[in-house]
Amino acid sequence: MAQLDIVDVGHAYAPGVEEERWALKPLRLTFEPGKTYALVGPSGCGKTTLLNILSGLVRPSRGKVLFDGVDVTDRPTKARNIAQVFQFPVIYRSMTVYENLAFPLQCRRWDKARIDAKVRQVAEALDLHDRLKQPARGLTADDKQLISLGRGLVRDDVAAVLMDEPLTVIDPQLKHSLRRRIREITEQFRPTVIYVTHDQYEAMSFAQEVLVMKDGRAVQQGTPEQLFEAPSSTYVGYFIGSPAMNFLTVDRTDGQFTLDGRALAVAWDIPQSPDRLQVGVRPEYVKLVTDPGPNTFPGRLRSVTDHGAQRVLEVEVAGQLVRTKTPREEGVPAGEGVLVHLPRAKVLPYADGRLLLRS
Ligand SMILES: Nc1ncnc2c1ncn2[C@@H]1O[C@H](COP(=O)(O)OP(=O)(O)OP(=O)(O)O)[C@@H](O)[C@H]1O
Repeated sequence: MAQLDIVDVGHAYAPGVEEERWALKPLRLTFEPGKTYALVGPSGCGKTTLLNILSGLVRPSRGKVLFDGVDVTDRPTKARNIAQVFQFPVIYRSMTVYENLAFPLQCRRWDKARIDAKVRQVAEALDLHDRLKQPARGLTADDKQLISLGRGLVRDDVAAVLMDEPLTVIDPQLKHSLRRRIREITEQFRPTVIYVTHDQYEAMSFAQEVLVMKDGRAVQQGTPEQLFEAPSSTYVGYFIGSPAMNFLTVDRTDGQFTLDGRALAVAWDIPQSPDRLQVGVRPEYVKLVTDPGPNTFPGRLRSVTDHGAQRVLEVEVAGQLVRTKTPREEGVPAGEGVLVHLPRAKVLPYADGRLLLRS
C-alpha cells in the first residue's frame, strides 16, 4: 500500500477560468498508507474531481500527484496500480465468482497455487467462499459490489483502493451491512482507501479520517470524533451530525457571555472576542432539565420528531431554535414551557462562520 501525496493540485475543466472558480482549488494533502479516508461534501464540491486526479482519469491543471514519492501525474490509470470501486458494480458477467477474483492475478502471471490461496483468503473475508463456483451474474448487487472490492484486495501490491459512492445502487436495507462488511474487510487487509460520498453518516461510520469539502476546497480534515466535537466552521457543524449543530447568537458584556440576558458560562477565554458571536452546541449535549441552575434557559417546546430510538425536540429560546436529541425512553415534557441546559464544556465559539479556538 502506498502513501499518496497531492502537492498543490488544482483543476479547472475549462481553460482560462480564474482560480476562484476552479472545480478544485489548489491544495496539498497526504493519504497515509493503510488508512481509510472519506471525501465528503455536497454535490459539485469537487470530490469526484479529486478522486479522478488520484486515479489518473483527470490530469490536474496544476500540481503533482505522488505515489510513494514517485511522480505519477502523467501516468495513465492502468500504470498507477490502483483498484477502483464505482457506483455500479463492475464484474465479468460470464465468469464465476472464483474467476472474477482470480482474473487480476492471472493478468499478473501469478502461479496457480498462489492464486488459489489468495482467492480463497479474500473470498472467506467477503463471505463468498461457498459461492465460488456460481456465475457472478446471478449475485445480488451488494455481493457484486463485494466482488468489485475483492478484485482490488486480491492484489496485495495495489497502491490504493478508490471508491466512488459504492453504496448508491444498494438497497437501503443492505447498505448498513455492506458498509460494515467493507469496513471490517479494510481493517483486515489494511489497504489505503479513499472513499467518496455525499452522505456524512456513511463517511463518519466508515473512515478513520474524514475530509469535508466545499466549493472545491478541503475545509476540514480530521477523525470522525474531531469533526463531531470541534467543527472548524459553522459549515462543518451543519454538514456533519444529524440533526445539525445548534448555533445561537450570544452577547458579551464586561467579559461575560449572555443569552437572553442570562449568564452563559463557557470553558474558553477569548480576550479579543467580538461583543456578539455565535456559540455552537451539538443537540446530543443539550438537555431538558426540571430545575433551574447554571446554564439553564427557559424555552418553549415547538416540535417533536422521531429519529428511530431517539427523539429530536425543538425548543425556542429567546427567539432562537435549539434542538436536543434524547433517547426515546426519556419521554416528552407535558407542557410547552421547558428548561434547556447547555453544558459549559460543550459550547464552542464561532465568529464569521469560523471556530475561534484552535482545534
Ligand atoms: N467533465 C466535466 N466538465 C466540466 N465540468 C465538470 C466536469 N466534471 C465536473 N465538473 C464540474 O466540476 C465541479 C466539481 O464536480 P465534481 O463531480 O468533482 O463534484 P462532486 O463533489 O463529486 O459532485 P457529485 O457528487 O455531484 O459528482 C462541479 O461544478 C461540476 O459541475
